[in-house]
Amino acid sequence: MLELDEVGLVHNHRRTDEVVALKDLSLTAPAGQFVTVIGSNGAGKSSLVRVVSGAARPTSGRVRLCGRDMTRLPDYRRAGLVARVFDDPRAGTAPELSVEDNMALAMSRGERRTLRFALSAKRRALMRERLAELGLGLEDRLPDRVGLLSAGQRQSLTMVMAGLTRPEVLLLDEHLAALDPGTAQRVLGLTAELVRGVGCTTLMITHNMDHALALGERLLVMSRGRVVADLDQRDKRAASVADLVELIAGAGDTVSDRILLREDTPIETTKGQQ
Ligand SMILES: Nc1ncnc2c1ncn2[C@@H]1O[C@H](COP(=O)(O)OP(=O)(O)OP(=O)(O)O)[C@@H](O)[C@H]1O
Repeated sequence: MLELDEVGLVHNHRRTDEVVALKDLSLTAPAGQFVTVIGSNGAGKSSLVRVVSGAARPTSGRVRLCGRDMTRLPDYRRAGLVARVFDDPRAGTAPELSVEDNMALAMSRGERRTLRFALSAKRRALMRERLAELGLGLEDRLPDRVGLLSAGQRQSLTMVMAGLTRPEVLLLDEHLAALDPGTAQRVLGLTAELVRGVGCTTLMITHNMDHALALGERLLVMSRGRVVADLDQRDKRAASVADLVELIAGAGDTVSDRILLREDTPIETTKGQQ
């Protein structure tokens, strides 16, 4: 379970350029819940991800994971519990290391084990199996440097690696933003499978309202550092993109072009339609 208790995040505290990124935000997401998060530019979506991952320390409030207070725990000490996939496909993997070494690091993350331990034959077989499920032929490229892979291949690999760490919480921060529509569709399908397979609590930040409505069982609308609407599965099924636009506009935010210009990215899993 992920719990945020009146979390505040203020940049440039008490300076003339002070910015309140999160304002007394409280949220409880039970274990395994898949939550999508939308909001205009500057609403605080990435800030939410940053305080949960440990990349930013809240100015006030508490962050708890599985009942444990993580508020002051830096990101490297949350590894193994929290996995994050960024919008930049280059951010989740080490380009100079091979596919195999990247995956070995993911497997050993959160465990105090060496790379050599991680590279047992059994683990290598598991790597091949997971990569083969992508249908990209990456299972035959274990020795290749990750820097040689395309953006879509790299983001797919990052997703597989996130699954290997078996995190309690998975944070997806606009992880489809830099991908072309076809690749985004494939990685989106992979997302649904990964979340289902690992059963972790997931926060998925997106500008795509269709994705926000179609995926997950709960949808949060953020504005000015707060959650202004919290839709459960039933509300989500009944809601349309127009309703979400109205919720954002109703909170006094400008609805950005990125939200209005919807890409037609149907949701499809790598094993067939959802
Ligand atoms: N390091 C920082 N210093 C000062 N202000 C910051 C910093 N990081 C974020 N902010 C501000 O905090 C607010 C929330 O930013 P955040 O990145 O969380 O929004 P967002 O909802 O993710 O926006 P977007 O969709 O545009 O990425 C914004 O006003 C932003 O300008």
